[in-house]
Amino acid sequence: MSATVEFAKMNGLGNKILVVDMRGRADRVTPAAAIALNAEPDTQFDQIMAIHDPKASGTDAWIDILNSDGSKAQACGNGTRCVVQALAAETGKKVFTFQTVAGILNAVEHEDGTISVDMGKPVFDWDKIPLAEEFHDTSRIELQIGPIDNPVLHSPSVASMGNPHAIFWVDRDVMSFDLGRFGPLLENHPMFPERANITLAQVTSPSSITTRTWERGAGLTLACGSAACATAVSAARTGRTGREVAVTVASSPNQGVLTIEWREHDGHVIMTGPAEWEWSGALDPSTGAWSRDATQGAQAR
Ligand SMILES: N[C@H](CCC[C@H](N)C(=O)O)C(=O)O
Repeated sequence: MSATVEFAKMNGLGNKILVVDMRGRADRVTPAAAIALNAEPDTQFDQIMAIHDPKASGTDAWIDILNSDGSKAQACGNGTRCVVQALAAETGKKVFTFQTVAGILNAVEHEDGTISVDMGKPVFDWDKIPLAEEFHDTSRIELQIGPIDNPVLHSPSVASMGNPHAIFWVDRDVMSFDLGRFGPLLENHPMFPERANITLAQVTSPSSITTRTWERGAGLTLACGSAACATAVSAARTGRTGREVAVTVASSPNQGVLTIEWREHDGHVIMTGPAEWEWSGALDPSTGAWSRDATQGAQAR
């Protein structure tokens, strides 16, 4: 088995993604490789999407997702769009079915190049998100940060999109909060035994929301697709918006937008947005040693 595999540096609204081609191999991208890749400026990333051979008939690939700290994630909306774009460019196919630890994902690349991913059904049961304490109503749980009588953030909605999310509703610019300070405290709060992705959300109309996310295992990122989905369903569930919203990701370059529809007839969440290829290279999935393809003009390392 060759030591290296091909990968592409891509992004979804600025969310930094490495799409790694592990097809035809039995090994995995190791946490050590992820940490080594993330330590270098050129390959620094938020998620690795490792494409493996399919395990179930009717699926195109098995996808493993790693965060930049080497931990596993069960879902990554922006990364899934990057995988679709990479495979569509390679095969000419437009419609894909993937399998992850969280289940089956269907996705399609549209004529205009945008990609829709069926992110499945959100889960609201407290023990499945999971939370450490029983809450019958997860649309608003008791949790706050800051002074007891004047909390900075409080009463989040919580949901799982395969991965755990907490959404704090705010009434001013999401960029005006010190999320770099509160994010790690909330991600690791005892309420979340498997940690959580932390989102600030400002509802700007019945069909629009602005978000910013501190990601579990990756920290402050420019965008987070599954958080946009968790935010949209939580907003609809609490009567803040309708079931179809434009989510502006405040931290992404040019304030990118994801369209999220929480479908009435089957309860699935459909996320639509762009993906962008930056450059390609080869890497060793066990150590993270990498090189950039020479045709793109950069030096190999
Ligand atoms: N950036 C991803 C989410 C990563 C979630 C990950 N940080 C986790 O541990 O759940 C997205 O676009 O959905």
